[in-house]
Amino acid sequence: MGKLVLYGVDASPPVRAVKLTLAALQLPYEYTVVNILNKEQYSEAYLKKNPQHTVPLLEDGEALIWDSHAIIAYLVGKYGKDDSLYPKDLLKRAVVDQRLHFEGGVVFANALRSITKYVLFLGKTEVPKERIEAITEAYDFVECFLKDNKYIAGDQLTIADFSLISSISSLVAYIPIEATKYPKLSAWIKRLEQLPYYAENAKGAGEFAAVIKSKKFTIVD
Ligand SMILES: N[C@@H](CCC(=O)N[C@@H](CS)C(=O)NCC(=O)O)C(=O)O
Repeated sequence: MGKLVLYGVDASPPVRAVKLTLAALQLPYEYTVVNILNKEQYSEAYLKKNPQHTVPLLEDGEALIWDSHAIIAYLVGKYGKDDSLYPKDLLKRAVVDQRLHFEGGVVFANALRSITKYVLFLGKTEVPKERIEAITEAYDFVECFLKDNKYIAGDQLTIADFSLISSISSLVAYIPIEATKYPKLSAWIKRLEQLPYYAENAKGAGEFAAVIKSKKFTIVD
């Protein structure tokens, strides 16, 4: 096994999805902080490794892999003792893949990143209402996915849970999740909070929330 190096920062949801996967697989790794608030992802050395300048980035010996979804699927395939976190059964895998794409496109890109770009990176004090609606729409979908399921892709824990909890636990900095409105979603969050290695996600989500709460903004039509 080559040395695993994870590049990232704890406030970043996709970095935390990778950390949860590494912890679930009990894999040792080195963690190199790339502070995107200080634009460290644009250093020449980092751009050489990841021209898309995103975190997380995983180095496995000579190999460089980015995008959390690609990384977590790779880690289970390469180092998992079994396939339970990312089933080889094609139909089960298709459900996990759907949830992973949903996280990347709908929850992270459409809900979390677009509002965070306004508030944090563009320093706007007025956020259009549709940015908030994108968050509640994401919650509605997740509630629906959990209708008959204990975990996000069925009756067992998978990497889709790690991916989605990383961004959902960050979205609550904008819109808290009410147990009465979202009973399944609330129970799922509580279930994941019981994981023995969950604390690191909680810590990073707390750091994300602290940065967002330090910004003043109002919602406008
Ligand atoms: N879909 C990607 C998203 C990665 C991403 O956008 N990460 C953000 C931090 S949460 C980032 O690196 N932003 C800095 C940049 O794009 O320059 C993944 O899951 O890894």
